[in-house]
Amino acid sequence: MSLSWTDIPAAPIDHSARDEALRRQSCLTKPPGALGRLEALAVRLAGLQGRARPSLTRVRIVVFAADHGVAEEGVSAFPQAVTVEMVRNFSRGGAAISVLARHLNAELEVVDVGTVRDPGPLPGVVSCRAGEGTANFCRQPAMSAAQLEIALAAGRAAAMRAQEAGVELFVGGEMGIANTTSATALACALLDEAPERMVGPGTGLDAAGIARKTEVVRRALALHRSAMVGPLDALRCVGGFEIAALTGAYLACAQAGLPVLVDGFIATVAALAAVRQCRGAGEWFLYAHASAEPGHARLLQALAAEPILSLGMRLGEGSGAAVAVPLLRLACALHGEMATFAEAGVSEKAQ
Ligand SMILES: Cc1cc2ncn([C@H]3O[C@H](COP(=O)(O)O)[C@@H](O)[C@H]3O)c2cc1C
Ligand SMILES: O=C(O)c1cccnc1
Repeated sequence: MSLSWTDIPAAPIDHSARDEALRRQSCLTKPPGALGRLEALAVRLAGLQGRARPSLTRVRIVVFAADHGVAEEGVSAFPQAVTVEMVRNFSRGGAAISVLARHLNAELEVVDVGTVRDPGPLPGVVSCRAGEGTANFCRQPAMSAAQLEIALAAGRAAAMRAQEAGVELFVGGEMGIANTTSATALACALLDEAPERMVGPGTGLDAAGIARKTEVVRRALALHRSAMVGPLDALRCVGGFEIAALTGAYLACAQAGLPVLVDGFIATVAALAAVRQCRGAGEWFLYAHASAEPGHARLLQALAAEPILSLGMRLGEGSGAAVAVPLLRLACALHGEMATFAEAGVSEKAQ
C-alpha cells in the first residue's frame, strides 16, 4: 500500500554547498583529514543544510509513544503500564531523554500515538491517537490501514512542525513496552532474516524470555508473510503506532529536506522502512549510535550506515541520538570557526 504523500521523492542534496564545505576543510589549519570523521560529518551536514558552514543550534527531539498488543505474549521484562507512566515522566522532565534535552538546550515534544489508556492533556504531550494500542500481531494484523495512515500522519505532522519552526536537526525517539518485538518482526520481514539472528533481550529478558520472543516473531512472520508485500504493509501487519509515526516523520523530513539523526534499534527499523518506501530518503539520515540490542548491527549493515558512537546504550527514547548531538555540534563549530592557513599565516603542507 501507499498514501499520496508517502510516494513523494526525497529533497535533493545541495552538492554545491557540500563541495564548498569540502574545499573549506582543505584550507583549515590542520593536516588534511586530522579531525577524522568529524570532517566528513560537517561536510555531509553542509550538503543537507545547503550552506557551507552548517549549524545545529536548533535541535528538536520528538518521542512517539504507543502500546503493543503483543505485550500479552510476555515478550518484555516490564509491564505494559510503563508506557503511559513514562509519558507522564517525559512530561514532568524526569526521563533520560528529558535530562538530555535540557542539557542540550533541545526542544522536546512527546506524541501519544496510541497508549492503552489515554493519559489526558499533559504539558509537552501532543495527542495523535490511532487507537488504544495495536492488536496482538501473533493473531491478526497489528493495525488497520486507517490506523496506519493516522500513525504515519502523526509522524509527518511532527516533522512539519519542526521544519516550520526552523529546526536544523530532527531526532526521533520512541516509547512503547514490547516494541523491540515489533521492531524485530519488522526487521526480519524487511531483511528476510531469521528471527533467531535478530531477537535480543530488549529491556532485559533472560534466555527463556528470548526463546519465547523468538517464537512469537516466528509465528507472526508465518501468519503475515503473504500480506507483507511492501514496507508499509509490513508496518501495518507487525509494526507499532510509534514505529509507523517514526517512519512517517523520517519520510517527511527527507521530503522537506530536514536532516535526521537516527537513534537505536527501533528507530533504525523505522528508518529502514522509510528507505524502502523512498530510496533517496536515506541521504537525509545520520546514524547516531550502535545499540547493544544485537539485531542493530545487521540493520546498520543493511543500510551501509556507520554509527557515530558505540557506548553500549540500549534505552531508546532518542537517547543515543541525543548523546551524539554535542559531537555533531563540535564538528560544525570546528568546520565553521577554525582559521584557514591564509587567515592565520600558517604554512601549508610541503608539496
Ligand atoms: C522504565 C523504562 C523506560 C524506557 N525508556 C525506553 N524504553 C525502551 O524499552 C522498551 C522496549 O523494550 P521491550 O521490547 O523489552 O519492552 C521501549 O519502550 C523502549 O523505548 C524503556 C523501558 C523501560 C522499562
Ligand atoms: O536500541 C534501541 O532502540 C532499544 C533497545 C532496547 C530497548 N529499547 C530500545
